[in-house]
Amino acid sequence: MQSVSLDCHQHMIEIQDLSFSYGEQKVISGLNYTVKERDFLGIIGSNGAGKTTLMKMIVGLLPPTSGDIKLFGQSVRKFKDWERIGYVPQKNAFNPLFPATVREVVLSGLYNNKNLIRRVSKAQHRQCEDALEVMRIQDIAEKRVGQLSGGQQQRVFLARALINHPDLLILDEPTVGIDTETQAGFFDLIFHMHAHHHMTFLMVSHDIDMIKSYLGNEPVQSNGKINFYCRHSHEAQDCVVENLQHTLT
Ligand SMILES: Nc1ncnc2c1ncn2[C@@H]1O[C@H](COP(=O)(O)OP(=O)(O)OP(=O)(O)O)[C@@H](O)[C@H]1O
Repeated sequence: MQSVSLDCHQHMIEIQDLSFSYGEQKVISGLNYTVKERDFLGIIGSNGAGKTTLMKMIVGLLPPTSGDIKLFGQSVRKFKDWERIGYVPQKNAFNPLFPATVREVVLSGLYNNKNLIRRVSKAQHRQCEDALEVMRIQDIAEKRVGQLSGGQQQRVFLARALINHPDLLILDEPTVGIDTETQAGFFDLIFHMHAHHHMTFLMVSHDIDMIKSYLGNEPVQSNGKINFYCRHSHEAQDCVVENLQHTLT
């Protein structure tokens, strides 16, 4: 019997003594936090607290002024494996005249510098169908994205972020500008994915009630401006069972 030790609480993001300034304006100061595999981290804070700045540093769009962020154990300054991370930025919206279809936009999530000019393979078309299905937008796959509602467009952005099967999905205020009913459906979907698809989530939101309903009433950390709420998708017990099964097979 081969015994394999699995760390099912792998560190996905390590924020280490992180600070950021725009010129003279210090926005983030000495922040520390570790996001583990299958956590759902909800981030709540007032306007201007630095939430979007933090998200941009995590996805490599802004360099930290000091300190570091590690992604899957590697400094963001050297990190290259961006396919492992899906990112839906704040204030997404397509121009009504944007000519691409839903399917084309979702497929564009596959492109990076390496495969920009490659043909889309059969397997990648299947990945696209999966992403459309998970977001329940197969029926509108041939529609032009610019002509969809805000809620439908948001699902398209999510499907685009999901097509590479990311280990980590980062969402910055994903429901801004969407009506209450659609928002509720959207959160249901996200929370369902967290519980059943073994993914790790980071979500900035102003919807404190929704965050608390899923992640609990008390923040796990607060620096007075930014509050972190967190829930792990499985109890430690599941981790033990998985390790045991792995050992036995
Ligand atoms: N490109 C920039 N140049 C200069 N200052 C900026 C820039 N982007 C943001 N800021 C400032 O940094 C602070 C933090 O902004 P950030 O967008 O990170 O806050 P936030 O918590 O996401 O706010 P909101 O909830 O309103 O989206 C704000 O005071 C903002 O004015």
